[in-house]
Amino acid sequence: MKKYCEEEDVAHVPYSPERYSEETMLKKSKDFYSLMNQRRSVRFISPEPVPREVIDQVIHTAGTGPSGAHTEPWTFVVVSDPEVKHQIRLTVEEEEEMNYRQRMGDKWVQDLSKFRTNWMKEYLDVAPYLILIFKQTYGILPNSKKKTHYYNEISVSISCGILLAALQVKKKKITWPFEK
Ligand SMILES: NC(=O)C1=CN([C@@H]2O[C@H](COP(=O)(O)OP(=O)(O)OC[C@H]3O[C@@H](n4cnc5c(N)ncnc54)[C@H](OP(=O)(O)O)[C@@H]3O)[C@@H](O)[C@H]2O)C=CC1
Ligand SMILES: N[C@@H](Cc1ccc(O)c(Br)c1)C(=O)O
Repeated sequence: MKKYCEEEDVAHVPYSPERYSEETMLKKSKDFYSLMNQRRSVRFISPEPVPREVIDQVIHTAGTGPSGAHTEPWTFVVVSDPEVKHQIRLTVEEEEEMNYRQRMGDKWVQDLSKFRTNWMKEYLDVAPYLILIFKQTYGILPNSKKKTHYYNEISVSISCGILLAALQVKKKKITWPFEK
């Protein structure tokens, strides 16, 4: 019986990570903390254009994340078309209104009141790009059978964290929160 192995002809590349002195490690870890500590969750987004290459590059970085059995169970979709962004906003707002009014419950809504969040997401029209992140709960093998994506939820979550870190290269705010 033929077995499917997507990487059977891939050459072995020896792993040779760069090593740093203790002094360099400390400096690099402080610099990285300083960069990450500037991150904020905001709901006011600049319409200023961002080079598309930068968006592609941060997504490449997100794709370096670890995943169950290296299945890479994520799909990143970049949207810039104003009409598509607007349709996404309408869909998200419809769902979020139901969340706030029915699904979340009084305590959750009360807990969020100090953040003054609500279901209105006008920044989804304003941001030059939306990055939609999809979790692939399974893949499809060349023989059309299902391929198991182990730990797909946590793998995608880790990848989102790396995406957020990579987005810190920006000059102006790009957007978190991701909308559920
Ligand atoms: N749409 C959704 O479903 C969801 C949305 N969210 C959003 O994400 C938010 C939480 O994300 P998070 O990134 O933690 O929030 P913040 O942007 O508030 O915090 C990020 C960092 O900024 C620091 N910080 C925040 N405000 C100040 C300030 N005024 N001065 C100095 N430092 C500050 C915090 O410091 P410190 O740690 O010291 O407080 C923290 O390290 C929620 O409030 C919500 O709006 C989260 C989950 C789901
Ligand atoms: N997803 C909604 C509700 C929400 C908002 C902020 C939060 O920290 C949490 Br937890 C939930 C929204 O984005 O408005």
